[in-house]
Amino acid sequence: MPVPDSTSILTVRNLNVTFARSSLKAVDGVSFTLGAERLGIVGESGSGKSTLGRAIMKLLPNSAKIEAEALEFAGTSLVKASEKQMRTLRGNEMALIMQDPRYSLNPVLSIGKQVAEAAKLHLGLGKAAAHKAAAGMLERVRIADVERTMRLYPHQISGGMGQRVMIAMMLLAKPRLVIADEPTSALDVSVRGDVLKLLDELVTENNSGLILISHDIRMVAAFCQRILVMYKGRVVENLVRLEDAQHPYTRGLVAAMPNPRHPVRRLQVLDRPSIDAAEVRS
Ligand SMILES: Nc1ncnc2c1ncn2[C@@H]1O[C@H](COP(=O)(O)OP(=O)(O)OP(=O)(O)O)[C@@H](O)[C@H]1O
Repeated sequence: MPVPDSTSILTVRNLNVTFARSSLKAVDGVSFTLGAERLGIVGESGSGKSTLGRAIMKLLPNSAKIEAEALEFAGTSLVKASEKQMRTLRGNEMALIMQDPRYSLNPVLSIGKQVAEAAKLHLGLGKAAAHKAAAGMLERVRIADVERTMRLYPHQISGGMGQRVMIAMMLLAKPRLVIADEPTSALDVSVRGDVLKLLDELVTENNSGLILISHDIRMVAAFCQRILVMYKGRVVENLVRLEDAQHPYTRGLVAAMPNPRHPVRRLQVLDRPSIDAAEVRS
């Protein structure tokens, strides 16, 4: 496995997110740095994974209050950045891939037009050259029958195809940071591996950092070089290998996920009293 590039793309120090009318912190004192590497963020539903990803992109609703000692992307303080600056960063240097790509794509533009727009914007191409570049990128992400697909609209394509289209646009934009929030969980099992492989090609080719958010700890462990485990808004463990997990919550997550190599009749459920006791001790 390649050694992660330690040059920092993202620095997060003591990040806290609270929502109005909630006394609990959705993200509670999270700190980590990210270089050109694949970092997984795992945790059960409600542990704060998506809120963390969206806080980094500054894509939370106004009811969310973000506070941090540092939230820096390639030398820019995101805490201080204006919405205008954030929009420029999001379109070029930072990208978010969500569970259902059809919400990220423009519903009134055909697939061909959207990818060609990205080619115009990022490669400075004219109309005909942008169309050609778009077709080439869609082929590269292994979309069959490219010319036909280019005429379709987002609601007419499958989730797997939508994620490929998103990745094709990012191959043109070359973002330094990609946050993928459950990018494969809505997809057919047969295409999940292909989409992860394309994501890997995207970040490896551009020397970018990838944050992969998922509740599937085994998938994350197979794909990422490092894993942060979140519980109730906090990072409770920072792991390189799943086998090194010490925290009862992480062990519980592993035991609760089906392992195709060792099928069992009943999966374990989380032992919350011992997890909370470990939290109190830490
Ligand atoms: N817009 C919001 N308004 C109020 N509370 C919110 C909002 N979004 C998230 N939360 C709260 O923040 C906490 C963390 O939620 P978050 O969605 O980040 O968890 P998650 O780990 O991503 O879960 P899932 O895997 O289900 O997406 C939860 O308690 C949730 O109820």
